[in-house]
Amino acid sequence: MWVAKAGRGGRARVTMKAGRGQVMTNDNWAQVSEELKQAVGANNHTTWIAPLRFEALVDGVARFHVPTTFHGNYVLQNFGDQILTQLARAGVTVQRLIFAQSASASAASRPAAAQPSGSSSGQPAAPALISDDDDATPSATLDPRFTFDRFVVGKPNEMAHAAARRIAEGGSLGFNPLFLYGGVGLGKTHLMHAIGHEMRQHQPHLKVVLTSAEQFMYRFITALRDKRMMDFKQLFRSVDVLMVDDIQFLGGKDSTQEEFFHTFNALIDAGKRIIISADRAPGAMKDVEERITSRMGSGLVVDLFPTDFELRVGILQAKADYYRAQYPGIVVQPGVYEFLAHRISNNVRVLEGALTRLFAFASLVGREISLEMTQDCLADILRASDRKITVEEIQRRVSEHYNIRLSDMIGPKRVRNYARPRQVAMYLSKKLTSRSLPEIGRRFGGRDHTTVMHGVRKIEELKSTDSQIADDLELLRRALEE
Ligand SMILES: Nc1ncnc2c1ncn2[C@@H]1O[C@H](COP(=O)(O)OP(=O)(O)OP(=O)(O)O)[C@@H](O)[C@H]1O
Repeated sequence: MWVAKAGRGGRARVTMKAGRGQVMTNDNWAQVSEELKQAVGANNHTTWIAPLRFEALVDGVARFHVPTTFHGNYVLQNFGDQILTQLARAGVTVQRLIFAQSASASAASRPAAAQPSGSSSGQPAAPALISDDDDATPSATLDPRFTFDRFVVGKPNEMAHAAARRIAEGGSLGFNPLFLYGGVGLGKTHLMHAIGHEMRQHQPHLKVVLTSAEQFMYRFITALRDKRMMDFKQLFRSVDVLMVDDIQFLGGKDSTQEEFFHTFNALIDAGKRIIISADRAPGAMKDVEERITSRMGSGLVVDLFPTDFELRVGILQAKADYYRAQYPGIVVQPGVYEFLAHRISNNVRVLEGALTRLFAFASLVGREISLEMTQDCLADILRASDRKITVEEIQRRVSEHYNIRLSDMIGPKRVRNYARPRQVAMYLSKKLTSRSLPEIGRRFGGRDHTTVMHGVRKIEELKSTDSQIADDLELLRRALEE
């Protein structure tokens, strides 16, 4: 059953228990917010951080009320990492931040098109949990932005979009499972959430579960530890539709793979639908057993290709329409979208970040978005995009520089010979790419964002005390930027 989760706590005092047994209160948040003032500067703090209202922390997801969706997007893009860092310093481990309007605020101020599908009055507009019991049920928050309406279709993604739509409509399918794969930020997660929204609206009787492979593993380990495996099996095997994001995360996690394999088979045998996403094709998955990859590839396998110029322009126009609905006065001069689509050719997330920043800036200074403003305001993003440095490239260069194997740098060993180069690579990934801390962690063998944060801070410290490290960083940076 789909149950939109009612807003919890209030404005007065909220105390929430995180998945790992931590508690965050309004007072904690007030303190963290105060510390953020130093990190982001007083002006940014007044404009962007002070209006945030902490609502809840559940299963590692911290939710904040924001005055507008735009405000939330801007904070997430520009201060998300700093907020995670300060929370971690305060001893609260948060995996994900969600900024959303509460039901009353969103109903009053949001244009109809921007309402998340399936939201009902009296419930928070976002996020909705697709489960009826937080503690026991594998659940994911549906991102209200990730609907089919807001997914722009072009040649590179038309097949993936059609397959996702087909599943969302229900009825008999000629394929099962659907395996979506493609590079970062190309819309895999967006499509899964869109399926979720559609099903919640049109087939509310179905039990639909959307989870990440990481969350699946976490639940599995917890069930093992608490001796509640029967409950775990029962939960996952009683669903009508199972969607698992980023399945490549299971690489090397043998017991979780085994459990996933059994769940998978049980659901397929029972005629239930499965949708899986990954950053690579089933056959290219590393450290995942062959019997599992071949089973995952036995339905429809669809590749999301890198965006082309036309699709990028389309996405920019669609997103700008959405921003304009919130900030009606803002004018975008001709050529801006084409310029951005030309210069930022990597993932859509970067493109979105660029546009969010442009609109925020234009609304603050009250000017039209011109080519000149675009170049000034996005200088760092444009530079990073020109260089096209990837985390993988950084890892390769750093492992060569320190003469260690790439697998050792990414792997679990903690000896200093590997740990220090790993931290250097994490530091450079943070500085030279637009990846967030959790994204970097994922590329370093699925490490937590707090580990990355620690690594980045460590190198930051050493840079000023250890001349060898400072030289290494300089050499590596120059080599990467060549
Ligand atoms: N075709 C599209 N139309 C509109 N928005 C898109 C499209 N493709 C991607 N996006 C947006 O780009 C961002 C990244 O997309 P998403 O998270 O779905 O990527 P992903 O393929 O799951 O990448 P990752 O593996 O890094 O998580 C999201 O905000 C999403 O809404």
